[in-house]
Amino acid sequence: MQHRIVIKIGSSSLTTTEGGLNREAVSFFASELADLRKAGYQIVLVTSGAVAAGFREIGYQERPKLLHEKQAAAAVGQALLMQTYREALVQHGISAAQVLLTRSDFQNRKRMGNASMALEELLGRGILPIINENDTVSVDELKFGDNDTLSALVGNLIKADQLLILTDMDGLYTKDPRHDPHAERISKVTEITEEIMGVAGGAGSSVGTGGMRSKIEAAKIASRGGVVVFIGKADTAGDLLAGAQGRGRGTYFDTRNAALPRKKQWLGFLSTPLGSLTVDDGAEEAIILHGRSLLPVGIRSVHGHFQTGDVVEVQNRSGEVLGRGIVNYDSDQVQQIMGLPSSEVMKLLNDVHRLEVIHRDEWISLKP
Ligand SMILES: Nc1ncnc2c1ncn2[C@@H]1O[C@H](COP(=O)(O)OP(=O)(O)O)[C@@H](O)[C@H]1O
Ligand SMILES: N[C@@H](CCC(=O)OP(=O)(O)O)C(=O)O
Repeated sequence: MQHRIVIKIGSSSLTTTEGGLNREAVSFFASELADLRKAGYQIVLVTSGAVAAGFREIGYQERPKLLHEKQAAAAVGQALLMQTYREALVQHGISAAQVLLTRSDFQNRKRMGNASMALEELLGRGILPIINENDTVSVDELKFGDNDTLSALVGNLIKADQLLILTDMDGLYTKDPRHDPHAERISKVTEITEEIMGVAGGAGSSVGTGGMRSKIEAAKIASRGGVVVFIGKADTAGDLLAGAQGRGRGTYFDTRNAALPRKKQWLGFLSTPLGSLTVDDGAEEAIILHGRSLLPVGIRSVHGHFQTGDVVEVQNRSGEVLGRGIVNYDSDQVQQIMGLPSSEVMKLLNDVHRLEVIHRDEWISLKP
């Protein structure tokens, strides 16, 4: 199979100093993407820039800050953004497709499957998929700047080998270099620790959203899918190929040993818990330290209404989140059987198909 790469281009790399869309930057990236394809890489592009491309046309003097204004600007700008990409790519004989996704598309396994099939078909036919968040309907994105997260989710979805997150900074530094001239670049990260999370700050420019922090969160998600992540800069010919070949100007996150099976990726990062269970110390030790299934006896309380097969969050008695799992009972049944040993559960419920409330194969630990 061809080497697959997801490339994410942030607003900071696509805007002029006045905040509008920088057409020259789009042309530059089109030529870089063409070179990567010539070198044999299969590519999916995740691009920001819709708000930047649209706000002037609808009469705002500067990049809007209010949600509904950003949504309106993105609605105008997305068309212009795509048109600009298409015009630039056609010069290199590349045909592009627009794919707009929201976070909720990934929370639903069926919709995720549909997106995956469409992307495979486009790639199979040599089309370049260009993805952006569907900003007009996606409240969270515009608030948190989730195109970094989106690119990581896309990377996992299409089983990419690499994710290149391009920004205005040539990698992760020990401090935000805009505020600390003594900050040093970290060239390789093999484990995303609390310390690494701690060095990352917020957005550096008025156009970017999320800053390094959201890029590292994205690296964390992608690493769970076995994707190598590069965060860096590309503004000179050959930079993108260098990034793909492991000699880019930036930081590489090679944490593939943290990879998880697909179902567990979904459980941990995309599913929406419909309730929660509080467990006692013994149950916490069994599920966290010994990798056992969660039995009724260790459950102390139940919150929310859920059905068999739904996802719930599990927390300890101090309220710390331990992980998520798929339940074998609905919330009323868990109320009935919590705290009981398995022999009592069997007597109480006529139809016991599984004794575990959450089986260890349907569980993901989220404890740091
Ligand atoms: N530790 C750090 N190392 C490098 N950059 C950092 C760090 N902490 C915060 N930043 C900021 O993150 C910014 C990049 O994120 P952002 O503005 O959201 O860009 P984009 O639009 O490309 O997603 C940089 O311009 C930089 O100021
Ligand atoms: N979806 C938005 C991107 C929001 C944003 O600023 O993201 P980013 O530049 O990746 O931090 C747009 O196209 O304008």
